[in-house]
Amino acid sequence: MPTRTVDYSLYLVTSRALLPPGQDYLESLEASLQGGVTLVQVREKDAGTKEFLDIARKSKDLCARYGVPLIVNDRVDIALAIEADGVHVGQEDMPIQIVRSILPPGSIIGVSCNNVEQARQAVESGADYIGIGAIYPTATKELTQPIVTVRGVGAILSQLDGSNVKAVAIGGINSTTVLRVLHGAVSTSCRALDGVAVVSDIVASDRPEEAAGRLMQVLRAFREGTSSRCGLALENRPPTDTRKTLLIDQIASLLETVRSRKPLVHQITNVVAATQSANVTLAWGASPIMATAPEEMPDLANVCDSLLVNIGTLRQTEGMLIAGRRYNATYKPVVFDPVGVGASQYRKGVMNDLLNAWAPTVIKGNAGELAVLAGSDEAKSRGVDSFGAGFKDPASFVRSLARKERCVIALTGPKDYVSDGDVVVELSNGHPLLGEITGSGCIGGSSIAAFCAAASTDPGPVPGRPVCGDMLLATVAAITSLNVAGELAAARADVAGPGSFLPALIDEISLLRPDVLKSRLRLDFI
Ligand SMILES: Cc1ncc(COP(=O)(O)OP(=O)(O)O)c(N)n1
Ligand SMILES: Cc1ncsc1CCOP(=O)(O)O
Repeated sequence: MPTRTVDYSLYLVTSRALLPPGQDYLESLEASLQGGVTLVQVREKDAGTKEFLDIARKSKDLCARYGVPLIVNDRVDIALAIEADGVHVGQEDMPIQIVRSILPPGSIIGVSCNNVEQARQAVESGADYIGIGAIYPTATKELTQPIVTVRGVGAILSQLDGSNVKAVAIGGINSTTVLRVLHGAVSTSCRALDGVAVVSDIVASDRPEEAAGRLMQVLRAFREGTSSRCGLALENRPPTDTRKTLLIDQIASLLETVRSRKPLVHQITNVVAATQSANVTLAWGASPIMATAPEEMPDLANVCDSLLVNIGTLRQTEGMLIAGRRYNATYKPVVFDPVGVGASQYRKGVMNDLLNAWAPTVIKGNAGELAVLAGSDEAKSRGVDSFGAGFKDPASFVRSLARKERCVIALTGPKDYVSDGDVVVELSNGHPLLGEITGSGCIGGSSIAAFCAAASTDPGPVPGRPVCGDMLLATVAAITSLNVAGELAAARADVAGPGSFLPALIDEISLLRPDVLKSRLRLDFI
């Protein structure tokens, strides 16, 4: 075990083949070190032994001047010859125990891992760190193993629980993807990455110092973000008895904020519910724009305040993929409604593709839909509806799914459950007529997107979170306000059934007063 502390934050893996024309290797390496690289690996796939030795020695001397450890890729002999700080091996290279027996005590030994079993073995064989990858496709290396994806990292990290083995992610990481990787790659026990390993984003840059600096800024902001109030978790929560009163006040106040901020809510939704979703959005005081063309996503992400992606009548998914990425890039809330995801393998595949491409802020679904997302058979779907008794312990279900997906989860049903992975709020308002109109879940998604937009706050110059603001509160406020409006609509003398209920619901949403909302709210912290 190394006695020193190694900073894995920004791990540069070199590649002379990727240097821009005219760029000198050592100058590029020095600029990267000045940009904040904290660990370096010399990786020379095409160099002969003599050349590799020369490059490794010069790299080691340079890194030593910056107090940064140097690791050698694959070649234990070269590491020994230059007194490197360690070696990185792949699954087909020399086994870790043998590397350890050859290198001096305290050497850093890392191994590439593509799956849970390889991580388990890495821990067993005494690795100091694992390189998890490839996270995304990359042109830097011909990949022989499946792409891990951001959502695949958590299970691998879970293997490190109880050990001191560190973890970095590698493959396709750059200043655009790094926040998604850091935020999404966390185990359910909250084990996060210790850093990211990067080749082309730094090495192929004309300005490696700036490239490294940009990555380092996001890494720092992410670490600060996890301990600030900006983000998922409601920190500094007051004691339980006063929390409920505070939450009710905050819900009523957010209803007014939606009306005063008038957020622009971009909705990619299904053809069945599109009109009523747009009308409900207007009734809350927000503005809807229903747009699906991939070509207009960049423009819309710049001007809109939040995005809803609803897969109810899937036709083409390119716009959904681009939109989510753009809204992530502009730090705006993305609400995902996996309508009827249990109906076909195609929908399930699309859901996975979308969630691997971007970070949802909130995922809302009925028991059948969320069971598919969680890989649980506790609840079943029939078309877009859920059937059966649902989850035995819905509160624990939403809490653990929110931890796994790293976002707010809203489970809708006779009672609704909302969690950010920490707090769970049970919502008991509503009326059976809401279940008798088509698209009541879809208008719930539109409402959440409007309230999230109103609750989102300025992420600052270097955001460490995909979205800032209290998204748990926004989700609770949207669902429970809609349910209260449903109760008020159902009680009207002019409502005779589902047909007259829908227009009455839209009226009651637009008329809902904060004091009435407060007086009717039925919710509890679980
Ligand atoms: C930090 C880190 N992680 C993974 C790798 C990949 O190593 P390997 O699987 O041995 O493939 P090559 O680098 O040898 O092509 C790495 N080098 N560094
Ligand atoms: C060496 C390696 N191992 C897995 S992916 C990869 C290359 C990563 O390169 P880049 O950071 O340019 O995507």
